[in-house]
Amino acid sequence: MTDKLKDAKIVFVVGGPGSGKGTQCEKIVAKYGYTHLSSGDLLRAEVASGSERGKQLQAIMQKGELVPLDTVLDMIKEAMIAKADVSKGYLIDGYPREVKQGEEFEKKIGAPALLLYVDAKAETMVKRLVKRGETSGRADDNEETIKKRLDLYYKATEPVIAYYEKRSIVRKINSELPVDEVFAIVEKAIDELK
Ligand SMILES: Nc1nc2c(ncn2[C@@H]2O[C@H](COP(=O)(O)OP(=O)(O)OP(=O)(O)O)[C@@H](O)[C@H]2O)c(=O)[nH]1
Ligand SMILES: O=c1ccn([C@@H]2O[C@H](COP(=O)(O)OP(=O)(O)O)[C@@H](O)[C@H]2O)c(=O)[nH]1
Ligand SMILES: [Mg+2]
Repeated sequence: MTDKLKDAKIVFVVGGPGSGKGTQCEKIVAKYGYTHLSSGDLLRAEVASGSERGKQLQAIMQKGELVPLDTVLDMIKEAMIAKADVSKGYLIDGYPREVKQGEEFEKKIGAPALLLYVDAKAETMVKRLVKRGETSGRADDNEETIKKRLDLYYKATEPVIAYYEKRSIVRKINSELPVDEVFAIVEKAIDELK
């Protein structure tokens, strides 16, 4: 475990593609000053840099598959350490994607205090992503890749929620509601942490 991060407050934000993780994280940052680290955003930044590694990542993400676990974990850890002196807490958005990722995170970084499970129906998620795709420029916001992301979510990521439920740190958030109503539920969960 890294010394600099040993007392860090860590919140995992897990939910299907387009469930509203990023939207809620932005609001948490505005109110609580947490550091928001989206695994997808970190990967997209690497792609945008044009590096050789970025090119390999781009190919995987375009197919809606998962990049190797160590790659994402190293990026998250590096970003966390960079903020360790100023951070009030960390929102780890879109991670863990599979139980193994969670186990490795805890070995290398630390244990989460809370898991926000952002939950919407598949139909809702697809609709939101297709709409977002009109303007997002994201290579994976197209119907074919959205379907693969959803399949992988149900297969690999949902077991993550069951895994942390055993430790009673999961708070399920219904993200079918309007954004502000969803945030009111999120606030309660975060306030309980203090
Ligand atoms: N009605 C409604 N729409 C929402 C809500 N949250 C997000 N949206 C919309 O749904 C779309 C996806 O939201 P994001 O926050 O980007 O979702 P995400 O879970 O971060 O998705 P990925 O980046 O694909 O992981 C956006 O275009 C939002 O405007 C919500 O609570 N209610
Ligand atoms: O730990 C991670 C997080 C993201 N990704 C890749 O990055 C893409 C976009 O992730 P993001 O969280 O932005 O979007 P989501 O899949 O939740 O819509 C995913 O489909 C994966 O290909 C990954 O491989 N491992
Ligand atoms: Mg997102």
